[in-house]
Amino acid sequence: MLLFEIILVLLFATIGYFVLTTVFPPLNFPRSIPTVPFYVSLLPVLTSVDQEEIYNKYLREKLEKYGAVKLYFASRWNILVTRPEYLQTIFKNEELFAKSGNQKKTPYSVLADYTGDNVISSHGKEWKLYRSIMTQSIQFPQLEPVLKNTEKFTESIRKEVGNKDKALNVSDKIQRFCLENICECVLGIKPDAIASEAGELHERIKFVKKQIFNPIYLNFPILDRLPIPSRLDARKEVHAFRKYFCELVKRNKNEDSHTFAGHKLQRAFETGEITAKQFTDNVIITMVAGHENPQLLLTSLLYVIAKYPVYQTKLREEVQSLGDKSHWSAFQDLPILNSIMYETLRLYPPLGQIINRCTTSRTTMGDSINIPRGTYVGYNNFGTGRDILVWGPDANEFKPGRWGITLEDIQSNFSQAKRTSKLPAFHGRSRACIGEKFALLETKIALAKIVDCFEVSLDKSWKEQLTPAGPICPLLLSLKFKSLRE
Ligand code: HEM
Repeated sequence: MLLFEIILVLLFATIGYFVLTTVFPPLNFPRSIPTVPFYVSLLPVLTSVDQEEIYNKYLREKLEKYGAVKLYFASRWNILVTRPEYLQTIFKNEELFAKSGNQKKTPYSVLADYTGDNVISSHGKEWKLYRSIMTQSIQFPQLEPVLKNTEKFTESIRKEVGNKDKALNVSDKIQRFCLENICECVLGIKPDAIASEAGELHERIKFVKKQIFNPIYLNFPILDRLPIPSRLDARKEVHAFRKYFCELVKRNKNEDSHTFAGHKLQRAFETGEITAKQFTDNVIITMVAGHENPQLLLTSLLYVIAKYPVYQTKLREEVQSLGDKSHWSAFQDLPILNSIMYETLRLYPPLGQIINRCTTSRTTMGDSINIPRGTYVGYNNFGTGRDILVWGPDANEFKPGRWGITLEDIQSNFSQAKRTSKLPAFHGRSRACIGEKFALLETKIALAKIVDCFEVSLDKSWKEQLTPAGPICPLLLSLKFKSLRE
């Protein structure tokens, strides 16, 4: 009897401890900032509200007042910041706020198995090693395939809508476009291999993505420790897919393959600089970050031009003023195109919330936010972009004109917004995104071609809503395309 009672007490104590540590932040967390109630992390799982509604209702007021909150996410309590000066503190102090991606934060999760230890999530000497191998290929990719793929992309829309004013869910087409770009321009996979694998590659990525961005496991990755049959299947497919994709990279190298990231990573593996797992982790992250983020941005761009026809018309006039024979590089310097891009990045940053820094010692942020060692600290791009203290009372409105009228002003305001962390869509300082230029170029070309060829409007039957959790873009966007050219 006594033994039974002891077991019962231990069981209740364990459950009690689990509930307390889940519902309330640790006692040593800063008292000077508010706590977002624990149940907010359950909302994307239990309701159909989107990220904008959740942000406006539960986070906005606290974040605009304090610039930082305590937030439960990914099976732990974290500190989340939006105030640019706090973001600067994180970005400037890479040693104190050390990168600590899923491979360290939730090593048991399916997501960690998928992306592993890579150039984005690693820290210290591993990060330096990966960067020394990959930076050149990502910052100076081959750009020609983007033009061919843009033609294919607009052609496939034209084929599907014909001259009818037909509604189209554009997610798959945008994903294929961005996937082909990263595979051909950066990883260096031969276009004919991509063409023959396109169907399988796309379907498998879609399956894996669905598992990864499932709000339940994004918010509670701890569940991946349990033998849940659907998660065991997801993990199995993640491993099979990693193998399949790396074989594709190795077997189908482009002729001048030495300039591409795929080849460079393979050579680094063959010379013993990196392990087979590090090779796979970095090939996978290049493909994932390299196509998903531009895909999200392009989706949001198509949404804004459909929602705000005035800007679509202005953009079309600007693009068509270049004439038919203009070189694609001319798109770089179009003021309206650039201001629409930056305004979209401000309101719809593809990576809305990133929590992957862990403090290596006790520190104080601002005047009074005392953060213990070993605390996960992250930032919410979505909040910074919509903060009225940062962007003024019209922060929530889509107003490309706020970036300026001339190209010079627009580019200078963009650089300044990045430098001061008012626009952290591409992170900042030494860990800033190295694919930014490529992503902006491919999305600019695609957007310019789309407005040149079609009049785009929202499908009235589409429910205007953002994704429920994770990356940000309009959910299952459906648009109408009216062909402007025969
Ligand atoms: C609109 C598109 C993109 C956005 C918004 C974006 C955003 C970001 C952000 C926020 C980070 C920091 C991530 C973190 O702290 O965990 C990052 C890092 C990175 N991005 Fe991008 N990205 C985009 C496109 C790309 C593309 C096309 C590539 C090409 C492979 C790429 C490669 C990288 C790499 C390698 C890093 C890590 C840099 C480092 O830590 O040294 N990104 N990106």
